[in-house]
Amino acid sequence: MSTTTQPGPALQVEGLAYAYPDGRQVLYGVDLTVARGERVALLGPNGAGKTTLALHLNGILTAGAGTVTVAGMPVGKKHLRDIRRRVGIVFQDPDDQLFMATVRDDVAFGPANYGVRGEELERCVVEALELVGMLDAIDQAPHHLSLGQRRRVALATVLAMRPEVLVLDEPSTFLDPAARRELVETLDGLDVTLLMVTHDLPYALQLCERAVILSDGVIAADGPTVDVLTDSALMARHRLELPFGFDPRAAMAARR
Ligand SMILES: Nc1ncnc2c1ncn2[C@@H]1O[C@H](COP(=O)(O)OP(=O)(O)OP(=O)(O)O)[C@@H](O)[C@H]1O
Repeated sequence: MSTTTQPGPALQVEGLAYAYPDGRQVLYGVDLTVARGERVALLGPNGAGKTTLALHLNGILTAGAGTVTVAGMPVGKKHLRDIRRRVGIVFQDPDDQLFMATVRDDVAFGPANYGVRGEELERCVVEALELVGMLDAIDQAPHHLSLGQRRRVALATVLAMRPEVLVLDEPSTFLDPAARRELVETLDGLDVTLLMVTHDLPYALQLCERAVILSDGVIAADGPTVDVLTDSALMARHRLELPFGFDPRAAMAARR
């Protein structure tokens, strides 16, 4: 699956506008650059266009206007296969990602599609399931797992591709406290660029040094996560609320 690394930032979005086929305009000119290895939280109220933006990053949706570039390659037909290998998206609903009879087959599907076979394929599957703590479920049917377990397997299907950019849509939802902590440890151990769509602001602070607010289809703020979360006027303007009693600066200090 190896490909040569291209120059340029991991992700570059310039003037991205998009309307769904029913005419609903959702993105109005988004500019966003993410450097290699950066971890960025994408915040914003319901309906702001966060998922819509994420779906442009590996060509599931095609820009109405503007450009999206991954590792120097424009997202479009010409580079789609390479881009889909490099950018892994984990959807909000794991059932959008799991459709095979066993966990093994689901996790093997992506790498097999890129020509990985035999022992190397088994190694990819085992490593990815180990990373998410689901190796014991390798022979189970995905639909027999709990929602939180299916989310972990869905992440494994993407990790098995060894992506350079990982896009996670609401990764902490439905995870129990131990699984939330383990996901942080897993992501900490990966050499990836991370874009995480989330409403879980403490989790965003824990994982991402930078936060971007998308509101009404435009970028409304972009800066260190701790600064964004402590700007109460900015937060209120974009319907973002910290859990009662949560102090981002104290949480940061406690981690040091
Ligand atoms: N297939 C579609 N056709 C038409 N409109 C859509 C479609 N998918 C999403 N939308 C609309 O696009 C807007 C943005 O949706 P999107 O899911 O990108 O927002 P979001 O910021 O991710 O929201 P949330 O925080 O609720 O997940 C919403 O108003 C939604 O109704």
